[in-house]
Amino acid sequence: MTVAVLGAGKIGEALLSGLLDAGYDAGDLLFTERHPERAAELTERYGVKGVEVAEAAERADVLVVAVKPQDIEPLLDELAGLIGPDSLVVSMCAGLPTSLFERRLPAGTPVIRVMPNTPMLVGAAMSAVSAGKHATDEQLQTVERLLSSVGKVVVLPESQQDAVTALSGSGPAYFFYLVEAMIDAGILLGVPRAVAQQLIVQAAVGAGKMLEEGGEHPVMLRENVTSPGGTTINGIRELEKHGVRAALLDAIESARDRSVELGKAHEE
Ligand SMILES: NC(=O)C1=CN([C@@H]2O[C@H](COP(=O)(O)OP(=O)(O)OC[C@H]3O[C@@H](n4cnc5c(N)ncnc54)[C@H](O)[C@@H]3O)[C@@H](O)[C@H]2O)C=CC1
Ligand SMILES: O=C(O)[C@@H]1CCC=N1
Repeated sequence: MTVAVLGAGKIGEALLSGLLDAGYDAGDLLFTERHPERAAELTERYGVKGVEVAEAAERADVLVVAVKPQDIEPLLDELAGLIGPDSLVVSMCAGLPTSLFERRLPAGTPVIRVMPNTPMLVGAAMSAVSAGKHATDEQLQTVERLLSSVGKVVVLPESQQDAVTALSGSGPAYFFYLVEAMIDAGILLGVPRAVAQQLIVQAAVGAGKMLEEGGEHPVMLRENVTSPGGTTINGIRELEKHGVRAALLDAIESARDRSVELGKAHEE
């Protein structure tokens, strides 16, 4: 199966790199990229061929659209004249509904919407997959299999994709932000930056592993760290005082709203 990534930026590269790490042959992967320097850099780094959209449309079984939602229109115009009935289109674009692709591409084109995240780069993606109206179960399974090689996959109704985009799509950014702020706290307390970074990154990795492997609820895990009369509860009191929980609820709701807005920008 040949997979072509259309738009090889951060998420496109994460997919190519993740698939190569998972054992895909570079010869079965293609990409298109409008910036030639970027294309050359990727070919040098991964040995994957950069091609024109026409070649990608002709050769690939799966076309993965990974351009910014704001850049989708010219790509759809180009693709509309190129793709055949056997092409499966997978969109990773935040906010864009499958109906947009179905309306603009040849009648009956199968489209699958996916929201991945950048941990795909290290084989630890969370991808949520929704089938458009012409995609078959077999095509959905093909995409599930492809994405399982670079992380975890859930199949969800498309109505939940905007929420998923805010939760797991943007989620890594919020964790990185917390890590960044906690490293700053180390600096405030006079700990050398490199040491603070090591301490916090390993605390994050350890917490992530416990969340994933231990099967215990996050509340229980947090309570286990929070000794009566101990240090952690003082910190928790400050987080509560500053409304960090409400801030996260607002942040994720606002990211969801932006995903809805990105989709609306392309309504007819
Ligand atoms: N960055 C992230 O964490 C995630 C991004 N996404 C989605 O993935 C898509 C891409 O996001 P990023 O990779 O972050 O953006 P990016 O800007 O890093 O990558 C997009 C790439 O597409 C290229 N491009 C644009 N139009 C093109 C065209 N017509 N032909 C060929 N190349 C073209 C650009 O030059 C750029 O390299 C977006 O729709 C975004 O919503 C989804 C999940 C997570
Ligand atoms: O910020 C964005 O628009 C993309 C979608 C999810 C993560 N990054």
